[in-house]
Amino acid sequence: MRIGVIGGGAWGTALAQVAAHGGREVLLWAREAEVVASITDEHVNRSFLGGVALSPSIRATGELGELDAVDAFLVVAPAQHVGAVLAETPVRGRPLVLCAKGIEAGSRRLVGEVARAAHPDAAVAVLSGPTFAHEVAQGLPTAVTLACEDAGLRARLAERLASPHFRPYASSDVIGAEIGGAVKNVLAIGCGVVEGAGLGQNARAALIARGFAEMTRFGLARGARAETLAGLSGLGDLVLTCSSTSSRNFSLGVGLGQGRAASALLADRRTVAEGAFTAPVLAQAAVEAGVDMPVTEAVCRLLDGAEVEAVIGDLLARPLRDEVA
Ligand SMILES: NC(=O)C1=CN([C@@H]2O[C@H](COP(=O)(O)OP(=O)(O)OC[C@H]3O[C@@H](n4cnc5c(N)ncnc54)[C@H](O)[C@@H]3O)[C@@H](O)[C@H]2O)C=CC1
Ligand SMILES: O=C(CO)COP(=O)(O)O
Repeated sequence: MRIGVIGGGAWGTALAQVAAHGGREVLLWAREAEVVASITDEHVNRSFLGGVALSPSIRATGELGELDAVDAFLVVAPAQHVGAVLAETPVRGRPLVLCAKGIEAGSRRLVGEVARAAHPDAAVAVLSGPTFAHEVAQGLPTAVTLACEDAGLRARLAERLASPHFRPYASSDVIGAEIGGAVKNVLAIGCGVVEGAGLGQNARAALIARGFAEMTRFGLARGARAETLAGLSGLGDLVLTCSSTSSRNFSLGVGLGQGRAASALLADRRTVAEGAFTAPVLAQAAVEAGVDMPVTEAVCRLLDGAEVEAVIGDLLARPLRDEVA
């Protein structure tokens, strides 16, 4: 199975490295000419994944049309751009493995819905889990959820992507895998705020647990399975992203917790913090689904510039309730 990777950011590059395991050829499309040049000439991606020597069997291109030669696509553009990029890709019914984590602003569609609308004849799979790109690219041990409704296809994809360091666990719960990855980015911003404002480890653990309750309520309302939300792509990724400044979402939250404005923090970076785009859309989707998501609402207020002390105070002053509702 020849793999094409759509997106030359940190995660697309790391996944190209995974797919190139054993010297297999991989074609990676990158939007930036300097990324194409750096991978082609030096086998590195200086712009988004510096310091990692890439397999020479990864070939880079700036032309989406060249992807016509592959058998399956790993779709690794940021969630807000997946629709536009897929509209230009010659998919022609070949499988789309979605690796972005987010919800499209405006339409409030999960990435799977975006992909199905663009290419109704292509099978859709979701690859998601606790996966910092720089660790994966260095070959450190990693496990992911690989969700696809077609059992034969998910087995073929899992076999094609597995390596001694990269272990996909198969699942049929596509929506569950998507929701875990999208929601955890928002919660990671909240955990970063806790860190940045010096609110302590107890508060961070409480936010992870209550955030997971929110993820579960929202996921179940949208048809996800509880086991998926408690697995690699849900709780696993939530714990990773809420614990480390390697996370762009957590780091954004640290800055907010230190009193800096979201607009200034986002203007400073070239890399994507998906939670900043997903938070307001998720809050709206939660209202539509009749699901209470107070941590997500708090993150939205913080992104909009509210004072940390006021937002945390309001969260703690909510009426007392049962832990399991
Ligand atoms: N970096 C990581 O460790 C992981 C990232 N992801 C997800 O992968 C997705 C991609 O993230 P990264 O590779 O980390 O990106 P990145 O932050 O390393 O790089 C930004 C990417 O956005 C692309 N981009 C910017 N404007 C664009 C536009 N108008 N159209 C198309 N592409 C555009 C750039 O070409 C670049 O590929 C995100 O949804 C992220 O949540 C998932 C797992 C791990
Ligand atoms: O999704 C990720 C790890 O699984 C990467 O998290 P950030 O996007 O917050 O860096």
